[in-house]
Amino acid sequence: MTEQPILSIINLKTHFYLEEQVVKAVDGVSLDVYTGRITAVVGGSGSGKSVMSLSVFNLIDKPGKISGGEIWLNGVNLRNLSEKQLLKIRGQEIAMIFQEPTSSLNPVEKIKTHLFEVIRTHNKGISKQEALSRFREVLARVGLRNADQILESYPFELSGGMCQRVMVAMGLLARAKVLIADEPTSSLDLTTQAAILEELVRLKNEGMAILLITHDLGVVAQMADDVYVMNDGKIVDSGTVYEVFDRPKHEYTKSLLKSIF
Ligand SMILES: Nc1ncnc2c1ncn2[C@@H]1O[C@H](COP(=O)(O)OP(=O)(O)OP(=O)(O)O)[C@@H](O)[C@H]1O
Repeated sequence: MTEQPILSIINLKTHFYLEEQVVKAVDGVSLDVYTGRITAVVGGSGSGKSVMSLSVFNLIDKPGKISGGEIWLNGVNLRNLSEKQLLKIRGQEIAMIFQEPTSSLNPVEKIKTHLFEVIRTHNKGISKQEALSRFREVLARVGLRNADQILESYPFELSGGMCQRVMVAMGLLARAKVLIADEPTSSLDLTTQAAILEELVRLKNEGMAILLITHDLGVVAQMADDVYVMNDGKIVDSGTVYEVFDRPKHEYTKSLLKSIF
C-alpha cells in the first residue's frame, strides 16, 4: 500500500507492574490503520487487545504503564502530548466505542448533554437550534429515528444497542477520522449486532479509518480488510484478510481458524 497510515502504532509496550510479577499485556505491538479500511485486531481472551486500544488514549491506570513505543496519529506522536492535548484528540480526531456502551456514557447526563459537549468543542459559536438540527441528522444516520425522545433520555433508559449508536453518532458529530471499536457488539442481540456492523462498513465507505477489536473471526471474515492476530501481548500474524485466512503463518492463527471452519 502506498498510502500513509492515519494511525500507526510502533513497538508499543504496556506492562502491569504487580508486586509478584510484571504482566506484559502489550509487548512490542506494531500496527497500521488506513483511511477507508477496517483493520481488525483479533485474539483470544487476555491476549492484550483491550489494553492496546486503551493505550492509544493513554487510559492505562496504575499499576499499568505504557513503557515504550510510539503512537502516531496523522503525523503526531500522541505519546509526546500532554493530558490536555490528548483530551482534545479523544473523541475529536479519534472516536471510540467500547464493550459496555452504557458505562461509556455519563450516567447522570442526558444524551443531549453528551452531544452538546462534543459539538461545542468543535463549533464554539453554534446556536442551540443549529446544534439540535445536527443532532437529529447524526442520530438519523445511525438509525435512531425518534431523536427528540432520545435526546431527552439518560443512558440507562436506552438499550445497549442504542447507546452504541449514540457513541457512533458522537464520532460523526466530531467528524472523527479514526474510530476505535472495542468489541462493539459483544453485549448486543444478533439483530442489533448486524446493524452496528453494517454502520461500521458504511462509515468506512465514507472514508473513516476503523480499528476493530474483536475475538470473533466470523466478524473479521465478514468485514475486515486488514487483520492482526494477537496472542500473549504480541502480534503473531498479519496481512490482508485474504492473506491471513488463506495462508496463516502462526500456529495460533491456524488453531483460531480451525475453531470456526
Ligand atoms: N489492571 C490490570 N492489572 C493487572 N493485569 C491486567 C490489568 N488489566 C489487564 N491486565 C492483564 O493484561 C492482559 C491483557 O488483557 P486485555 O483485557 O487487554 O485482554 P483482551 O485481549 O482484551 O481480552 P478480552 O477479550 O477478554 O477483553 C491480561 O493478562 C490481563 O490479565
